[in-house]
Amino acid sequence: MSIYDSLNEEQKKGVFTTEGPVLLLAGAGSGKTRVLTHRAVYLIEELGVNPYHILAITFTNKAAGEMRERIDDMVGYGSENIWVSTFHSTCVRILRRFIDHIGFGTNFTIYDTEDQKTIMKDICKRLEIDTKMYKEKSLLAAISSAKDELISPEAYALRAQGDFRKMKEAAVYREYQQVLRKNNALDFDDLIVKTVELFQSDMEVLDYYQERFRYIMVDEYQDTNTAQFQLIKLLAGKYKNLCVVGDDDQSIYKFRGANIYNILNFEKEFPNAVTIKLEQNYRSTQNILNAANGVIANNVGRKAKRLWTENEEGEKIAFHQFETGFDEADYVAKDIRSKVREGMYHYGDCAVLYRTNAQSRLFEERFITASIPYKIVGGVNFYSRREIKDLLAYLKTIDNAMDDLAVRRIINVPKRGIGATTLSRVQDYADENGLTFYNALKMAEEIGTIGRASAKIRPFVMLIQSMRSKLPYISVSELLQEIIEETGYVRELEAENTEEAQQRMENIDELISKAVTYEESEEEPTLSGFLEEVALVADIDSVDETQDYVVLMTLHSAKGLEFPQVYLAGMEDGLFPGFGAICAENPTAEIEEERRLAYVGITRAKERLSISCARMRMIRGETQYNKVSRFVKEIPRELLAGTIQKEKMPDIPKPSMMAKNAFSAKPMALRRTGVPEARNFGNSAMKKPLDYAVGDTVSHLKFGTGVVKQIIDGGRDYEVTVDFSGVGVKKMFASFAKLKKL
Ligand SMILES: Nc1ncnc2c1ncn2[C@@H]1O[C@H](COP(=O)(O)OP(=O)(O)OP(=O)(O)O)[C@@H](O)[C@H]1O
Ligand SMILES: [Mg+2]
Repeated sequence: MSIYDSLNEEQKKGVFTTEGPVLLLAGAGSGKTRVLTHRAVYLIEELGVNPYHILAITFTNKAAGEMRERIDDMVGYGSENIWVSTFHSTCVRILRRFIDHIGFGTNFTIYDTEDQKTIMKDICKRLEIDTKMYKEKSLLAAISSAKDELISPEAYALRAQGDFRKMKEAAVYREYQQVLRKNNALDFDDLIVKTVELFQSDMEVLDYYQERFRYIMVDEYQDTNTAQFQLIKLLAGKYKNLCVVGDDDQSIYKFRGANIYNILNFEKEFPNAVTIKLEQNYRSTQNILNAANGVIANNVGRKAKRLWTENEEGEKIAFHQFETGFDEADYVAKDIRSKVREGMYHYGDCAVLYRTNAQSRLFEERFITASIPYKIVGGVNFYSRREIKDLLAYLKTIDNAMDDLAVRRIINVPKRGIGATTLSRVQDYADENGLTFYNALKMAEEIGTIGRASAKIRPFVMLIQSMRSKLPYISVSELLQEIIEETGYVRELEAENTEEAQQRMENIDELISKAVTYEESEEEPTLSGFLEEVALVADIDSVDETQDYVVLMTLHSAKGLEFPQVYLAGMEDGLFPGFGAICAENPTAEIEEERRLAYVGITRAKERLSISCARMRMIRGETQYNKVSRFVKEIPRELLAGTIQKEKMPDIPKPSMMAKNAFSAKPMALRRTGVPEARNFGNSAMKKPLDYAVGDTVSHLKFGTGVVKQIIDGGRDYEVTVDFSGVGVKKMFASFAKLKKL
């Protein structure tokens, strides 16, 4: 029996139609990737094609790794000569060899986001751009979108005629490209753009690669952008042996310029393309598949298609609504533990999927305490994320400043213009005098070798000292707020206005939630106590290196992967779909994109799917009452085990409970100072009178407008309950919520 016998007729067609363009459009789990891997094997083993002539492109490094593995398992010899890689690494390889044909050196540097920002700051200064009106990050975002569409600076300028803002952007774009060229550098988007440029301007190089890559395959085709499409078109221009596979229902990267018209364009560019549709799903049980079908059917703008499977019906989809996100994480941990114990699954068979990166925190903490090995795929562990490390370094420095590394980490965050030479001289001084780095900083004026640079150090020391003096009066979460305010940390991220910055802000909000939870659970919360508690879970490097681990990741990173047991967590309106989509200018399009993401999530599960949500979720220290996600309600009821309860207004705690109530942030323990009056002083010092009352209409930055339902004097702060028109009832601290009376 050959490996091809296991394919169905349509899949065979995809594998055996090796010559000419092929478009394979099909739903999740129907074997698209399997067609690509078998096709590669067929070309080599049956048609005798040299692996050297095959190029397979996919979306993420993980997907590329899995594809390579699947091919290696089937091909005896030479499979390493196939290029299996992402768009970007394909382009890097090509450019390293030939970019000198378009005026760059082949030893070019690839700029990351930080480098880009530095360059952009310079340019704005030089061109005297008002960076309040034209934020560096949004300028970079505009340039990036232009590059996705292959729009050159000149073309950008032409299109900008009359639009003042766009004309400015065009000027910046031109300058930016010149600086990059001068530095012999490319940014991430340039990797694609320059390869296209190289191919368009140098027929010989193009011909070389067209001859080389006689067989080209592209997975996850629905998420390619215009520039990537051009690249493929050029490469496949001669032999036209191009096979693209994708699923329009899984297009989830519109925000990165993915262009769904590439599917339509394909048939236009390659009019004689063979189109193949697959309808049988081999991955999931009937119940899981029907759930996915039920959800995606609610997208109006889609080609109707319905997947079916011969797999067994399987278990119903477990649905649980918990009181809190903590309970949810606890359940997932226990469920995994018992399944592993019973021998039903290995850890590696289980995946926890969520909408936003910040959600990993609760699971990580729970898994660490339960000794469940886990790995975050396509991301970094919560406590290793840059913004979290920065803020923790501030907290440590304020707490005792004994940790030189922490102090050095934040001395120039935000930029204070303190140079490396100055820092090393401060270090020398510290070493000579047996001081900590921070104590040396405090004495900067006395360090002769650093001269005027001491003036730049002073504000930093003042900041830390002033925060320290507030310690007796404010809670850890308030301290975090102050740090963020004083350093402008979040303001900078807001100004960036990018997906990445958005995620960083969400992570910071999650750290604030962590602090509030800590304050709620401790009798005597202290900053040192908080840092100790964090250290227990933050020290993830010590987790054993093991092959068998639970995978945690965002839904976006889960594309193309599959697991026997999947936990879809945080299925709440407001989180998934997020407020961003619900309150968007054009909610239909955004909700449809979120729904495709839900479809991706559900279809990752092979045998068991567990969906969960929390009634109350703390976000940025505020407790939100969330409804069950509309996507859960779109799953036919008979497929769910567990009931979706009718929504009810949250119980609002009575004022008498407030003294003990979890919501009142406690001031830091007085142990540190021993000043008994401090608590009272602290109370009145922090709380500002409110300029709104019950019944007033107020606005919130994220939730929009709503009516104030209740205000409770929680001692140190007011706790305000607001019914927002878009997102429902939320309870929040007045000092955090920054509500504006309308
Ligand atoms: N003809 C078949 N016989 C048996 N198993 C199959 C067959 N086709 C596909 N499968 C299995 O079904 C699962 C899904 O296949 P694959 O990952 O290729 O689907 P896909 O269409 O690429 O899914 P996605 O849209 O999620 O990327 C895999 O485990 C694969 O091995
Ligand atoms: Mg696939």
